[in-house]
Amino acid sequence: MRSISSAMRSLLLSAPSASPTSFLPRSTALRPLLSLPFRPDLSRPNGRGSAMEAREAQSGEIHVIVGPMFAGKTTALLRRVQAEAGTGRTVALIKSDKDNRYGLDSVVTHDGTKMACWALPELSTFQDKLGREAYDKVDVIGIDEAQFFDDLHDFCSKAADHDGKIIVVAGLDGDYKRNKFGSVLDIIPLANSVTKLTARCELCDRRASFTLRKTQETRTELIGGADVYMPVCRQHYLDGQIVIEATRIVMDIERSTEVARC
Ligand SMILES: Nc1ncnc2c1ncn2[C@@H]1O[C@H](COP(=O)(O)OP(=O)(O)O)[C@@H](O)[C@H]1O
Ligand SMILES: Cc1cn([C@H]2C[C@H](O)[C@@H](COP(=O)(O)O)O2)c(=O)[nH]c1=O
Ligand SMILES: [Zn+2]
Repeated sequence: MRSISSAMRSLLLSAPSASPTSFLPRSTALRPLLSLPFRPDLSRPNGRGSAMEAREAQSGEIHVIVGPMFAGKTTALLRRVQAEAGTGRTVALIKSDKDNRYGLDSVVTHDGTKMACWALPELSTFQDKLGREAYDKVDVIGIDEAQFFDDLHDFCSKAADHDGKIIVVAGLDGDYKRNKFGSVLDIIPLANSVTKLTARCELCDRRASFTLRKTQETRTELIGGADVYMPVCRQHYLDGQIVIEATRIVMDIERSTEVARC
C-alpha cells in the first residue's frame, strides 16, 4: 500500500490538469489550484495573465527580525526594504499608529534614519488605504513595531501565502517582563527566516537580549525610548528586576506611612 506521503508527492508533482472545471474528480481535488500559477492564460495577447495573477503566482516570503529595543531591528528592516526597492521591486512600509513619537508619516530609527510609511491601527486596513490596484502592485511589505498589531498572523499569512508578497517584519519578541509580546512569536511557524538581534548592555557592554523598563509603570504597552527603557544582558536584567522591585516596596512603605500620618 502506498504511504500518504508518497501519494501526496505524486499529487504535488502530477502534471497540471487541462480542464479548469475538474475541481473534484477522484483524488485530485487540489490539482487545479496547484497548477494555476503555471498555466499560461492564452486569452491574453502576451499569454501571461494580469499583473495581479502574476504576482499571486510568485511565491511569497516572510522574514522576521526580533530582539530587544535598540538592537537595530528598524535599521535592519529599512535596509532590507531599501535593498528590495533598489532591485526594482515596489515596496511599502507600515508601522503602528500607537507610536507617534516622531510623527505618523515615517519610521525613524533610534539614530535618526527615516523612511516614509503608513501608520495604521490594524494591518487589515492596509489594502483599503492603498486601494486594490496599488496593493496588487506592491511586492514587498515592511512592518515595524509588529508587536502592536493583533492581526499580524492573519495579515502575514494572507499576504505571503495568497497574495505572493514578501513580508519583512520587525518587532519585539518579548516585553519588559520577558513575556511574549503581541503576536510576533505566532508568525514564526509561517516564516522563511527568523533573526534575533542583540543590543549592547547599557551597564556592562556585553550583548543585550532583553529590555529593562526603568519606571514603575506596569501596563504592557508603554511607548517610550531611552527615557523609559534600556537594553541589558541576562545578569543585568535580573539585577534590574531586583532593584525595581525593591524600589517599589520602599515607595509602597513610604506611601502607607504618609497615609497613616494624615
Ligand atoms: N541604549 C541606547 N540608547 C539610545 N540609542 C541606542 C542605544 N543603543 C543603541 N542605540 C542606537 O540605536 C540604533 C538602533 O536603532 P533601531 O534600529 O531603531 O533599533 P530597534 O528598532 O531595535 O529599537 C543603534 O544603531 C544605536 O545607534
Ligand atoms: C519593552 C517594551 C517596549 N514597549 C514599547 C516601547 C517602544 O515604543 C516600542 C519598541 O520600540 P523599538 O523600535 O523596538 O525600540 O515598544 C512597550 O510598549 N512595552 C514593553 O514592554
Ligand atoms: Zn550587562
